[in-house]
Amino acid sequence: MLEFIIKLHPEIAIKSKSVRKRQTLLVEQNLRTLLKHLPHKVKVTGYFDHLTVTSQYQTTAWRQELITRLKCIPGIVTFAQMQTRQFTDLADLFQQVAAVYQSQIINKSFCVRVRRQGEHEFSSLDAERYIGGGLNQLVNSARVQLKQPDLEIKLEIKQQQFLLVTESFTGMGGLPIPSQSDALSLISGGFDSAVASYLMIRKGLRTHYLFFNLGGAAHENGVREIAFYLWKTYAASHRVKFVSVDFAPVVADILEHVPTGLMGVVLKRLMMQVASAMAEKLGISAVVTGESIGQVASQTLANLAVIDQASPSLVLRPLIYHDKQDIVDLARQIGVAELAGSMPEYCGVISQNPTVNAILSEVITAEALLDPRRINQAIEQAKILDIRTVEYQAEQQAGVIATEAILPANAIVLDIRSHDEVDARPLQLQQHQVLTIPFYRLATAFAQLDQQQQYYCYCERGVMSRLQALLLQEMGFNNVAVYRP
Ligand SMILES: Nc1ncnc2c1ncn2[C@@H]1O[C@H](COP(=O)(O)OP(=O)(O)OP(=O)(O)O)[C@@H](O)[C@H]1O
Repeated sequence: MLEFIIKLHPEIAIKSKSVRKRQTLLVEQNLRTLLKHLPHKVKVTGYFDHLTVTSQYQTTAWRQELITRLKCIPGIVTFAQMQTRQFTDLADLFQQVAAVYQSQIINKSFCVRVRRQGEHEFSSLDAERYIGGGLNQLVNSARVQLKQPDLEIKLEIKQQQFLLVTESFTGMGGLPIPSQSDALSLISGGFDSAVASYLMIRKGLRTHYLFFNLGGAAHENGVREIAFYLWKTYAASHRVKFVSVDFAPVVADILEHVPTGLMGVVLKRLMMQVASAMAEKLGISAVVTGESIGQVASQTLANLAVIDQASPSLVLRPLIYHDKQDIVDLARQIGVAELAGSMPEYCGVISQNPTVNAILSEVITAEALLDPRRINQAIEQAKILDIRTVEYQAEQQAGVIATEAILPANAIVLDIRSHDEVDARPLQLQQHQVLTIPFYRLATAFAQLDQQQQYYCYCERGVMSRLQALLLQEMGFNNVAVYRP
């Protein structure tokens, strides 16, 4: 049997008894929802301050699958795999514990804690001393320390059985969804808004997505992929919305009427205005952005203050003091870096020579030159989708890109993965030529290739290759498709 013990975040542990109970219950319900549709049965049992997850099915792949899932659930700080074993006497117990822990206590302080039920020839203290002393002798660099050791070895002995922690894991931390209310995250396809959305999910907010389309089908497809991935991986216990707003007419109006330096601030204010209206319509309490002080020239306190005034809703900016490198590292860790890194910059014109010190009265004067009907239209015509349909629809839209599992003769494959990935898992084909062009160079490098040939983009998940093929198609190249072996 596979058995995991789940510990909740310390933030939960310090809350009052009733809050603690509610949040433990939330994690329990979320685990049930998330583990229900897996191929093998999983049992979730709730206790006051911890939970257990057990499964009768037991293979290495299944164990790994459960571990991967448990690492992505908000509110779980640590979890550990347990094993129930039989033992004959203290010496046997020691041998079994040593087999698991000998390598883990090298250069560490440790202690052994025993809880015992039933008739034995030894007390709990005897067992702690015997096993602790034995391990101390066995591993020279380890030392026993009763207060705050690096590692606690916990044993629960019941008659001739004992329960042993065999491996501990770090979970996602944070709070369970939905221990806070809902938020509407403005997601652009870049690193920042993806990471901001993740941090809100981690804080227990049911996070919906709002996207302003400025760059056509390819832009929307890429953003849908990112939003869907974030939801599916970290928040699938609750359904959320993906709202898509066509902002091209508003941008056209801004480009025509607003002074260049103010364009960025005006665009953000109009986004905020629409976001607040959508949040109100959907009963959502806050909007979230990926803005961070000084991240781009226009993200100054003066500009952010002017932007805020356009929003009656609470605006949350979880990245406000983060450095770019921290954001990129986190994006990598949560699995969105590749996708976000492959999105081109849309609407660059808007960010040219932006003002760093917007003055509200000037901004309002500039906005008066815009046609208010375009904003109303954008709100009225917003597409409000159930996130579960978003990836499917993205695939449908990307259906214009041919995807082949078996390549035609003479096809050339473009391996668009990063150099690290290519080195780690090279793509070797017997019959076809493979060119390695990382995705971030593809848009410029493709035009230099022989345009009489047919090209097939390749990446591991098939997501980036589809996105890149679509982008090339929008640039006017029709000799490109996707290779998905
Ligand atoms: N097209 C868009 N749709 C939805 N939200 C957007 C869009 N463009 C910008 N935003 C929101 O505004 C924030 C700031 O955007 P901006 O482009 O100025 O900075 P950024 O640091 O490049 O953000 P990102 O990396 O998220 O694209 C984004 O993090 C996002 O929350």
